[in-house]
Amino acid sequence: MIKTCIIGASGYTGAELAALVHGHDQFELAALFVSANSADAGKSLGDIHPQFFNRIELPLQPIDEANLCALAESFDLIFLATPHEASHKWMKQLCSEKSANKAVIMDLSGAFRIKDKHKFAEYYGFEHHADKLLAAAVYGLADWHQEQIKNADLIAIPGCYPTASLTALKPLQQNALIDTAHFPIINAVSGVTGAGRKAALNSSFSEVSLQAYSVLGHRHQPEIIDYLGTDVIFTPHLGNFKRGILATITVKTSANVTERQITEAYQQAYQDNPIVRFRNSWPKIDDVVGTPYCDLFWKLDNKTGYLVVTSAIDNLLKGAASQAMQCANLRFGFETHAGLVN
Ligand SMILES: NC(=O)C1=CN([C@@H]2O[C@H](COP(=O)(O)OP(=O)(O)OC[C@H]3O[C@@H](n4cnc5c(N)ncnc54)[C@H](OP(=O)(O)O)[C@@H]3O)[C@@H](O)[C@H]2O)C=CC1
Ligand SMILES: CC(=O)N[C@@H](CCC(=O)OP(=O)(O)O)C(=O)O
Repeated sequence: MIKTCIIGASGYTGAELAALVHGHDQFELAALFVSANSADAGKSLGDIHPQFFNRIELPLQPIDEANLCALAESFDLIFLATPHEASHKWMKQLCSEKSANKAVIMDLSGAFRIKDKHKFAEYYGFEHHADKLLAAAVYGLADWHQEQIKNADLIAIPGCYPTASLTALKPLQQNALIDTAHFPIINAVSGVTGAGRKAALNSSFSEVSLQAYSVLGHRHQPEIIDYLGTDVIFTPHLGNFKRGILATITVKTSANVTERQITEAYQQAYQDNPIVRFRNSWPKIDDVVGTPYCDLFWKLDNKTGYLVVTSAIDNLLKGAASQAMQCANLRFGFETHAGLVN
């Protein structure tokens, strides 16, 4: 059994991870942690997230920030479901070269995704101080970077919007089907859990109404561009529902691209992949919420050469926890979808 712990386990993605690890027959859910001064320290996961009441009764332990090296030596696998700043601050100790048997780290935050330190500071609002680890981190886009993930000790799990967007766009980019003179336009709507569990005015019940935000400045735009290899315009929206992301993407295709070429590009990318589903109608968020799937559907306008692709995921699962589990499966030699789909 792979001895596993979760740091940030009281949060939305941490709790989803706890459920996935608990239900996996190759991973042992050995400990759950929150920050040193957390108001939730000492409670059980079921107290905070009652859907786990009487199912996962492990206590939420306050992390010992001074002794993270020892923590990394006690586990085979550590999931960090923590804010970017906390992951960034703790990573050097967790990955210390002094540690003998180091845990593999899966970081759900954005702290180790963008390789360019200047771009990182511009979009995250703080300087990156872990050059070596930033260079070594592998981007955990599980359906694409399988070989790198299998050999990595630090895996940066992609953001939720990049997961939905890259899953839809990469097969087109890889097959030179995008007319890059026209940037793909990504309009995506997320449920409110995307903003995390902490109370904030702009994500409170009476305030949320469908609205664009961080227009032309969201940190996921450079993340998508870096891992797609072409520019995009990305506009996120907050919707008044709990979970799920629907990304509607408009792409100008290269000259004379046919419907058949597009279908073949998607089939070649995902034909043996049970996580990415080709739909025969436009997916709804409700179709994927609570599942690890990414649902795709597309239509080409032969007159103009514009293609519209829709990609739907659960932001907490395929956009975070279940993609992290796919990476853990790959890293420890199991089928990528083990414990996720039968
Ligand atoms: N929500 C989503 O859809 C997605 C989130 N992510 C990323 O995953 C990470 C976790 O997200 P999510 O579960 O939504 O976040 P939550 O806000 O719901 O949970 C954050 C967790 O981190 C703990 N924590 C530890 N250290 C700190 C700290 N210094 N400040 C605040 N909290 C801390 C919190 O508990 P406590 O403060 O009590 O210790 C809590 O358990 C984030 O980096 C997020 O950007 C990625 C993809 C999708
Ligand atoms: C609705 C909402 O607020 N969503 C979050 C994205 C969540 C995510 O993917 O997280 P990372 O921060 O790990 O990239 C946002 O726009 O900041």
